[in-house]
Order: sequence, then C-alpha cells, then structure tokens
Amino acid sequence: MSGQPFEEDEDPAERIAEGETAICVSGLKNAFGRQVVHEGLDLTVRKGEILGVVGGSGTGKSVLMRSIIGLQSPVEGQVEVFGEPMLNRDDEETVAIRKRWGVLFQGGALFSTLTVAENVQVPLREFYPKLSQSMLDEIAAYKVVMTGLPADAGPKYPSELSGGMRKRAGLARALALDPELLFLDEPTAGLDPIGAAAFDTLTRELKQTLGLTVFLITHDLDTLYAICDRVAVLADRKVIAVGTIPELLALDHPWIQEYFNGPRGRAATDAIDRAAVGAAAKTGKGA
Ligand SMILES: Nc1ncnc2c1ncn2[C@@H]1O[C@H](COP(=O)(O)OP(=O)(O)OP(=O)(O)O)[C@@H](O)[C@H]1O
Repeated sequence: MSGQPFEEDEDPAERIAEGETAICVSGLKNAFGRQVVHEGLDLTVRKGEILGVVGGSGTGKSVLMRSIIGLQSPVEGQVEVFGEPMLNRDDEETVAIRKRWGVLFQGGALFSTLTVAENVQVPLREFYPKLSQSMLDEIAAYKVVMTGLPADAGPKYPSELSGGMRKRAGLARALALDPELLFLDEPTAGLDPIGAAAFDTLTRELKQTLGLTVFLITHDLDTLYAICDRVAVLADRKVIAVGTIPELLALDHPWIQEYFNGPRGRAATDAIDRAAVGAAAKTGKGA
C-alpha cells in the first residue's frame, strides 16, 4: 500500500506504469486581482517521469505548483492527482492523495526552531499522530541518511547547515511519507555547480530507486539536460509546449529558441556533448 511510511514491501518499480497519468491540469485560470497569471493552462504529468517546468521569471511556475498541491485556489479549471479531482475538496480521498506527495519549497522552507530530524517528523506527526517517538526518530534518521546527509545532521538546526545541506534536509522532509510524487521548486538555486550536480544525481537516483514522479521547477539548464525526461514551457499564461529537449528545440518559438539556443543553453548542450564523447572514449566505442 502506498502512503504508509513504514511499509517497505512494495516494489518501487511497480509504481511506474508507462503512459499512466500522475497529474492532469486542465483549463486552469489563476488571477491576483486584475493580474491574470494563467488562463486555459493544460498540463499532464506522466507517472514515473521527471518533468521539468521552465519559464521566464513571474510566468507562474510556483503558482502552478501551489494550485496542484492546494495552496492556491484557481479561478477556473480542474486539477486531478492520481485520477482524483483535487480542487475545493477536503475529504478523506483528498487527504489520502496528499499523503502520496512530498514538497520541497523554494529555499527549503525548514522550520528554523526545529532540528532537521524534528522537521522531517512534522508531516509524520500530521498524518500519523499515533506513531511512537522511537518510530518517528527511526524514520527521520533513515530519511536524513537517504538524502546523503551525515547521520549527525539530525540533531542540528537549519542555521547550522550549509545551503546544500539545507536543501537535502528539505528533501528529507519531503520524503518523510514515502511519497510517490515529489514537487521540487528550484532545488538547485543558490548551490554551487558541484553541489547542484550532486543534487541532480540524488534526484535521479531517488526517482529510480523509489519509483517517483517528479514535478521540478527550475531555471537550471544543466538540471534540465541531466535529469528531466520531458520539459514543460510556461509562457503567455499557459503551457506552450511539453516534450523532450530535442522536441522543444525543433519548435520555432522565440522564447524556447532563446532559452535553449542562447549562450547558456549552448554551453549546457556542449557540456553534455563533451561528457558523451568522454564516456564513449572511456568505453572505447568512439564518439
Ligand atoms: N500571493 C500572491 N499575491 C499576489 N500576486 C502573486 C502571489 N503569488 C504570486 N503572485 C504573482 O504571480 C506571478 C507568478 O508568480 P510565480 O511565483 O508563480 O512566478 P515564477 O514563474 O515561479 O517566478 P520565478 O521564476 O521568479 O520564481 C508573479 O507576478 C507574482 O508576483
């Protein structure tokens, strides 16, 4: 059964079924006063994929994520997660769906007065109030190590951690309930390139071992190339394109061309090409 943080008998690979839908957003409209952020926005996230969400600053990537997880009430539209309509509901079914996702907010959003372990325990206490303290401690310790933090990070406060460690602590909290679906809002923002690449690797590995679906907001081109299966582009108040990077590159949209084929986009592509040539040379297969 999913959503239970202490049942380990499920094969994570079985969670991934090609073609099944994790999130379906249709006809979404969001507005703040007279400012319309989204209008007629449609998006489907497939189970088992890492979907990158990109768009210029202020195009509404975070508002989209907040609409899906119920922190923003849209003016119009539908949001379904695992086939359940989510908007304007707070019944048992929607609570059960909420247990199946974890969220890493921009900047980590850790509670500064709680230790890392206590932060990880927050969602466990919310959804499983009867768990004993020893069980809470055990699960938190496991999640801390799972995200690559040293075991002694558990009793530390967020202010005692580096930026990269805080991101990992936020990720540990997002993984507390053994989610099937992970929302990451700019997880590599503010990290140095080595820390960002390590976080990408961690995300990819967790996706593979836990069978996660990942909704990943990012400005980081390296992340898009390194770990995203598909990329959704937000512009003009909606998702204007979704596809693999080669599919997006074939489109004649000015923002997409500027983003992927501008100097930074080309640098990221060149780096991927160089890595592929290096790997081919190592295995003796040639480029
Ligand atoms: N609570 C709010 N009240 C009023 N306006 C808001 C609110 N939240 C977001 N907005 C506005 O909605 C628009 C989209 O914001 P959002 O944070 O989703 O952008 P974004 O694409 O995630 O940007 P960035 O890449 O800079 O993080 C912005 O113009 C923002 O000012």
